[in-house]
Amino acid sequence: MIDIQGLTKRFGLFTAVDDVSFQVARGEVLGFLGPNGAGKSTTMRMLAGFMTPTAGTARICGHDVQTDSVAARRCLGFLPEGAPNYPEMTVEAFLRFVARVRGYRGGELGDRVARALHLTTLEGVRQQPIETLSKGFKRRVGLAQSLLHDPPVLILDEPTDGLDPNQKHEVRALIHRMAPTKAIVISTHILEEVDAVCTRAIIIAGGRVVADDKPGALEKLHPSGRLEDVFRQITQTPPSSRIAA
Ligand SMILES: Nc1ncnc2c1ncn2[C@@H]1O[C@H](COP(=O)(O)OP(=O)(O)OP(=O)(O)O)[C@@H](O)[C@H]1O
Repeated sequence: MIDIQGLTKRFGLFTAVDDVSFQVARGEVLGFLGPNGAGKSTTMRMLAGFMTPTAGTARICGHDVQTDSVAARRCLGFLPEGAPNYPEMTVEAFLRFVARVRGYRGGELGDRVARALHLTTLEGVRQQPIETLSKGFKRRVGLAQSLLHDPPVLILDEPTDGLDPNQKHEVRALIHRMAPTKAIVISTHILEEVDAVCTRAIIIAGGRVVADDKPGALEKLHPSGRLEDVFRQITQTPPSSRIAA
């Protein structure tokens, strides 16, 4: 469902993402971990077709995100970092706008918006302008737009960032429910989230993949059996300099 080969992004002499390759199958929830600046968001943006890679390819359901971008985006729901655009729109107006862009009309458009509002528990704020919402609610509006078309592939950049413990629990439960029929990638700094929802985890450091395995197998890489210790051990020694000579 997701196939990345040799994905690389350079900003001038700086290599943000360095020859990253991996595949994600239906039913997998891949946790994408790494320290600040490791290259997670840049990889996800390239995977979602929002940023052009310097080298390498990304395919969603067999469609190249650069050369067959419309078909790839049809199969993809993407939650970028931060709050949704169009802050002056109400939650419902924003979701109706996204649904129209996705090609829905009439009753089906209304049904799609109602379902997304329900899945993300946003019915109570549907008439509120997005800019007046708290951080956690804005995050859920972003999540709602990514789910509107019930895509087979979800790329979620820190989906639980800013959510209170109850909402974190609900979003994790939602991801868990959707998992069997989709391929899902989530980036997170919350390592307990990996055990809670991920079937597999990739650790990226210095723009490179430094570990890729099931959470239980990764935990065995440190005598303590704690993912936090594995993460620190692996990511505190970056593989190489990211600045070209
Ligand atoms: N447009 C850009 N121009 C120059 N450098 C950039 C640009 N976008 C990202 N970078 C750099 O690329 C590196 C990777 O950034 P990225 O946002 O992908 O990291 P991240 O792993 O998502 O970090 P965080 O966990 O802090 O969100 C960082 O050093 C960042 O400053």
